[in-house]
Amino acid sequence: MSLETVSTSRSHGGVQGVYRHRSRATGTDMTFSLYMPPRAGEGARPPVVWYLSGLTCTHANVTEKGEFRRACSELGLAFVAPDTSPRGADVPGDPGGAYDFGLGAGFYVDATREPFSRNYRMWSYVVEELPELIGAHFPVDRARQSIMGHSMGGHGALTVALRNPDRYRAASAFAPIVAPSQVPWGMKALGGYLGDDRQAWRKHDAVALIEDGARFDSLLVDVGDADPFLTEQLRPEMLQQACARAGIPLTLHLRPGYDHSYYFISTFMQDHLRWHADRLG
Ligand SMILES: N[C@@H](CCC(=O)N[C@@H](CS)C(=O)NCC(=O)O)C(=O)O
Repeated sequence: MSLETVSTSRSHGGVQGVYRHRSRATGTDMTFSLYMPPRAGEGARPPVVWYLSGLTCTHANVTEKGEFRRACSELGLAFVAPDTSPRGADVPGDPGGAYDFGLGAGFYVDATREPFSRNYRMWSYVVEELPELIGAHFPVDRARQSIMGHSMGGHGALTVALRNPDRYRAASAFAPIVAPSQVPWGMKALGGYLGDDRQAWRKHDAVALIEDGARFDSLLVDVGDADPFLTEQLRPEMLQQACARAGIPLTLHLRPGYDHSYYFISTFMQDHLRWHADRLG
């Protein structure tokens, strides 16, 4: 499991790195960013916060615009941002070149349909391969992990947490897609990657997972009421109803005037990280 350092930069007393490696899950090179807080490695093993990004993003969007480093430095949190899909000349994308499927839009599933099943294995990448790689190369505490994400990555964070409640101590999301089986972005992606069997979609749908019995100790979600995707794609009220029925404590903030962008995310990033730190110990 070798790792190439693309760049490292000191920031808020810690180190912001960007790294590349050959992925066995995707069969491609993958790039991710990792912020290590001050004093990591000097006897201290920081807990890890995973951040899954949304449509069109690479590791770079949150790394450059997420404004997470000051809080991670103060709270002693490592922060990992993976890419959102495999990439490369041989990797198939959306047949029509759309932004919401294929490159930059892996939806955190292991595709079962050709030609996507060869490379689009983002579930295995994020849940298995990358945690192993980071544990092998960096002094982090793998017993203390939590996960967050934005939009498509909010969907990823919620589904990964709901299916692995013993691994992640906290899960939160900015403007998540909560029920992909029922909204256009999700129906296109799950149909394209997993085929027409809607039963197979349920493992990748936070609301369906909760309906099918998945549980998590507490969830935090922020959504802007000026988000252009709110009523067609995000539908946070469906998560609210599912959590209420299942007895899952959900804190849902509808933020007046905020949209879907990193101006919104960066405003509430510190709140989310403090909430994660409280649960990571
Ligand atoms: N029409 C938009 C839709 C995609 C979008 O809003 N992506 C969000 C995540 S779902 C994002 O984070 N974009 C990158 C950025 O704002 O830096 C685009 O093509 O960028």
